[in-house]
Amino acid sequence: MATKKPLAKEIPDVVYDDKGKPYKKGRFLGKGGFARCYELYDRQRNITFAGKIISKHLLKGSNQKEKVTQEVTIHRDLCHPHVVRFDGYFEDPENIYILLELCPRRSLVELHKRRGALTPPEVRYMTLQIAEGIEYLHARAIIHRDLKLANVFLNDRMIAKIGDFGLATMMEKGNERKKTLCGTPNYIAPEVLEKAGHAFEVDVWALGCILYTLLVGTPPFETKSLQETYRRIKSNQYRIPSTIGNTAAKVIRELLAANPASRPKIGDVRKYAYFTEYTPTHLPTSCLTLPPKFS
Ligand SMILES: COc1cc(C(=O)NC2CCN(C)CC2)ccc1Nc1cc2c(cn1)c(C)nn2-c1cc(Cl)cc(CCC(N)=O)c1
Repeated sequence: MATKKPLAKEIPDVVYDDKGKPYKKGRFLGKGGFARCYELYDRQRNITFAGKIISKHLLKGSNQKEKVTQEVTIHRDLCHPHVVRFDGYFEDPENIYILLELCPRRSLVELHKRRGALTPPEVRYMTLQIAEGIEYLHARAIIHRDLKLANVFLNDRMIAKIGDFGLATMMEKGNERKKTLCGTPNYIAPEVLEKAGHAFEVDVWALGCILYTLLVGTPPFETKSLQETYRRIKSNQYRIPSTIGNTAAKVIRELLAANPASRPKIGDVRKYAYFTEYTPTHLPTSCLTLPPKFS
C-alpha cells in the first residue's frame, strides 16, 4: 500500500513575519521540490516578492529541514546582480517562508521552450551573466551544484539571476572534494555520477550544458532514458554541430571536458575568443518570443 503523502495545508491570504509585518498572498507562481511559490506583497514597502513556501509537515522525519536551513544559510548573505536577491526568511507553525527577488520574466526554461536555439549574441549575453554570478559564488567558496535553465531567472529587464540554492554547499578548505550530493542535478557532471569527489568544476560543467542547450537548442546528453543519458555523460559522448563555428565549439569542448581538472576556472570563461565576439549589453523583452535584430 503506497504511503499517502501528507497534504500541505492551504496558505492563508495574509501571512505575518516575526515582526508582525503582513504579507498578502498573490498569484501562485509554481512549485519545486517541497516548495510552492506565490507572490507575497508587502504593502508598507509596496514590493512584491517571490515567496518560496515550504510546508513543515512535508519536512517531518527527514533531513529535509536541515537542507532548507542550509539553503537559507548559504543564500541569505549573497548580494550580486546575477544572483537572486534574498530578502528575508520567517516561519510559522505550518510553513517556512523565504522572500526572494521576484523575476517577472520567469526563467530560461520558458525562454528556451518559446524560442529554441537562441542567436549567438543572446547566448553570449546569458552565458557571461551566469558566469559572473558563478564567479561570485566560487569566490565565496560556494558551489551551486544545480545550475540549469529553471534556476536561471529573468527580471523585467531580462537580466539573468541565479536562484535556488537547495543543493548548494560551502567548501571548507582549499582542495576539499565533496563526496556526496543528496539530490539529482539536471546537468549532472561525470565525477558526481562516478562518485569520484566533486568541487567547483561541476558548476563549470553545468554552464557548458546551459551554453550548449541555448546555442544548439537541445541539451548535449539528452536521450529518452535517464540511464542512457548517464552513460553518455560518463563516456563524454555528445555531438557539436559544425554549424555553430569553431570558437563556440572550442569553449563547449573545454567546459564539457570529462576530466574536471581540464575545465577552465569560472573566471577564465570570458577570455575565450567566442566571448570577444559581439555581445549586447541589454536584451529587449521581445527576445522572449522573437529573435532580436541587432543593428
Ligand atoms: C511573475 O513572476 C513569475 C511568474 C511565473 C508564472 O507566471 N507562473 C505561471 C503561474 C500559473 N501557471 C498555470 C503557469 C505558470 C513564474 C515565476 C515567476 N517569478 C519567479 C519565480 C521564482 C523566483 C523568482 N521569480 C525565484 C527566486 N524562485 N521562483 C520559483 C520558486 C519555486 Cl519553488 C518554483 C518556481 C516555478 C518553477 C520555476 N523554476 O520557475 C519558481
